[in-house]
Amino acid sequence: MPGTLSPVVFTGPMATGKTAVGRSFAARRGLTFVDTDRRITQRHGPIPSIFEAEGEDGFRRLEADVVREVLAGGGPGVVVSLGGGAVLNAGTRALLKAARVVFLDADLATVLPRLNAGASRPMLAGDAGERWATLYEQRRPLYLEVAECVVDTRGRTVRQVVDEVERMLGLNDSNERRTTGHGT
Ligand SMILES: Nc1ncnc2c1ncn2[C@@H]1O[C@H](COP(=O)(O)OP(=O)(O)O)[C@@H](O)[C@H]1O
Ligand SMILES: O=C(O)C1=C[C@@H](OP(=O)(O)O)[C@@H](O)[C@H](O)C1
Ligand SMILES: [Mg+2]
Repeated sequence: MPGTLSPVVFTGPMATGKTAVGRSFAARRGLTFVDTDRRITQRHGPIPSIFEAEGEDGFRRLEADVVREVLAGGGPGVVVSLGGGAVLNAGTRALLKAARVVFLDADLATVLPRLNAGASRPMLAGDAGERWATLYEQRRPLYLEVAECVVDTRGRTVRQVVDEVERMLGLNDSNERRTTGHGT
């Protein structure tokens, strides 16, 4: 079971805020932030181009490699935001057992305004809302399988989600003061 010093990893469906919340959580806590999609893009080019050239399977292979690399080199000082489909890979799910995984949950009404055009997310090609809902149903069991906790992001700002993540992981300030003995 992962301890409090394990890397923190954000998973969940597209546009629930994994990238935004991960970045904000890491900044607040002075930790290193890695977004696996960004790492893939830096190395292999835009995600839509990867899908065009190599298909979803090709993208998933690159994604699994990057996730493995980030988690292996990670340690306690790293915060990782995954792409929404990373949990499809069984090897990735196994590796996530050593991390503190947070499932950022939302519903279609919340994310719909954020699914603009869908061009940057090939998995949402066609009717983006319908696709999102279908993928949500398919993947929800996998998010639940890997997650230590589920944070409902509906009606919350990014800052409020980060507050809730800290609370759920037992990382809020009052807890730190208690455990480190520096409280007043
Ligand atoms: N809780 C939130 N409230 C309002 N906007 C949000 C929230 N979380 C994320 N966003 C915005 O929604 C968009 C998608 O967020 P992003 O972090 O890229 O999601 P993901 O990485 O899960 O696909 C971004 O423009 C982001 O700023
Ligand atoms: O759910 C998916 O299959 C995907 C989610 C995207 O990341 P976000 O969840 O950060 O949008 C990105 O990895 C790619 O477009 C595929
Ligand atoms: Mg993201």
